[in-house]
Amino acid sequence: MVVLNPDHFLALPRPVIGVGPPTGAPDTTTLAAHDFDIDTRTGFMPPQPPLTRLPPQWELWELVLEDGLASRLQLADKPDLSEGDRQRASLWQARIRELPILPTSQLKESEILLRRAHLVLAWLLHLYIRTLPPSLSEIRIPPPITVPLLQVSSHLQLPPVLTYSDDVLYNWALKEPVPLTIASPAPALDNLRCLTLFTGTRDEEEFYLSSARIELQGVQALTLMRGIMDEAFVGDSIAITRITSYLHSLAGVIGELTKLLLAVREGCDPQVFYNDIRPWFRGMDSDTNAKPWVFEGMEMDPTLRPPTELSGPSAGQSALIHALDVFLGVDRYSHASHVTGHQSSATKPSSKESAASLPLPLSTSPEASKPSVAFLTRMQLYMPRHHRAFLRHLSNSPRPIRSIVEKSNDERLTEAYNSAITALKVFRDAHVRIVAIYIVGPSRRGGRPVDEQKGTGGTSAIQFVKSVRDQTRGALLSQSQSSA
Ligand code: HEM
Repeated sequence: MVVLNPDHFLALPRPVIGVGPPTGAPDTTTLAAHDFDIDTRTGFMPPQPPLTRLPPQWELWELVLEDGLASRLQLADKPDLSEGDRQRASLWQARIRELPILPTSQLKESEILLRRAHLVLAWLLHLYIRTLPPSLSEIRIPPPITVPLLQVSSHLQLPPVLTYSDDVLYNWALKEPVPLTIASPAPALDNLRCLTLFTGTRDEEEFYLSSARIELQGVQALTLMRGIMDEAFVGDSIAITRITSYLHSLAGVIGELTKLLLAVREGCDPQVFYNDIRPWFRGMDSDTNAKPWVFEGMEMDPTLRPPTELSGPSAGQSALIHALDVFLGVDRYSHASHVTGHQSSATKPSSKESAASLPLPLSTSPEASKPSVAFLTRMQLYMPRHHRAFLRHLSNSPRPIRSIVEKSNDERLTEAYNSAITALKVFRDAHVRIVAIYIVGPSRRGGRPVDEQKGTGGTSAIQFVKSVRDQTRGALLSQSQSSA
């Protein structure tokens, strides 16, 4: 592949915050702040390990989170909950309600502080909600969480719930720290650990890390996409030969992602995942009992609006997998508005929604309005806004690869394109198996009080992932199409 000269400023990794660029190199920090927040070594993951603790002004949040996690709070609907578990939860909830409402204005000076604040507050929110007695008819979120969480979320343009960025992208540290320099390589896939876990189990950690490893490995896919776009710009016969080769390489990289996905089985037990880990993630939409969440104290800040986008975290919020879809032109199938996972929504795609064109928060009562918007389009609202902007940029490419292939009349190029689509379809075959192993199987075996085959956002999990897989297969081009 033709690569940029290593001295080219675009080829340089982002300068380490606080260290700055090496002598003579331009400072691209400002560019980075306005670009897509994607690093040449770590992709959508930040190049340096995320902040582990907020400064002292917000220490009370950190302490109450630390105590909640250390005291091993249990899910309130756990079948064998003891009286001691109930008392611990109730004492901890009282501490949350008694917290002062900490100001957030200084957090807004730094994206890194805001990210950590979102993580801490969203984790507190889920811990609080999921330890409340199941008999309550509605869930009331107290002002010490409501006010700062809504303020921070509004600033980050994220929903005020736990997202994939909170439990994967910004929830890691190095097991064996290495000195940070401008030239630090990406973290080794086996040198990661998590910062925050609901259960403290290896199963939970491995669940998040399997996604983190996919993100890091996926950098190779992003590099190939960039190479393909550069060649598409040139567009001559040599460029077409190179694109053909890069597409085959892309298929190989997606194959590696599939292996990493399946490797989740080595460290995460399906029964533990289903019974002990997954219920913590439930947002309002995926709540089987569909209890309303009431955010108390909103009147204290007139700029706040009632949040309505309240699904829990999902790897469906991974910008990497969306980028593959968008780049290959699969998204017109997988993001079609009928692919919602809702049984009642089997209508034909009617519009070309994109997350960018949707307001945040959306008006989305769980059952009524969501089915009209593709689940994956909606999940883009849960991504860091720079990543969302990247997907928008990618989808506006003046030379989409699918059109190039369709118009090329080139059999080898079509075959290479199809190999990448097939690899993505195989990734999704594996993902369907994972959902069967981790959700359908344990649900059938019982254990939790209610049937929970619903996914994030209230989708029927297995039905949804199968339909996305089938849509991916539908993106394959026939030879006749390529020569049409
Ligand atoms: C034990 C492991 C996993 C389970 C049980 C699981 C489960 C699910 C479920 C139930 C959905 C449906 C939507 C939702 O409810 O969120 C989903 C969607 C999705 N998951 Fe996973 N997942 C797992 C691991 C992963 C990993 C490691 C990735 C890769 C980063 C991934 C990528 C996706 C994507 C991209 C979607 C959206 C549908 C699609 O594009 O195919 N999942 N997953």
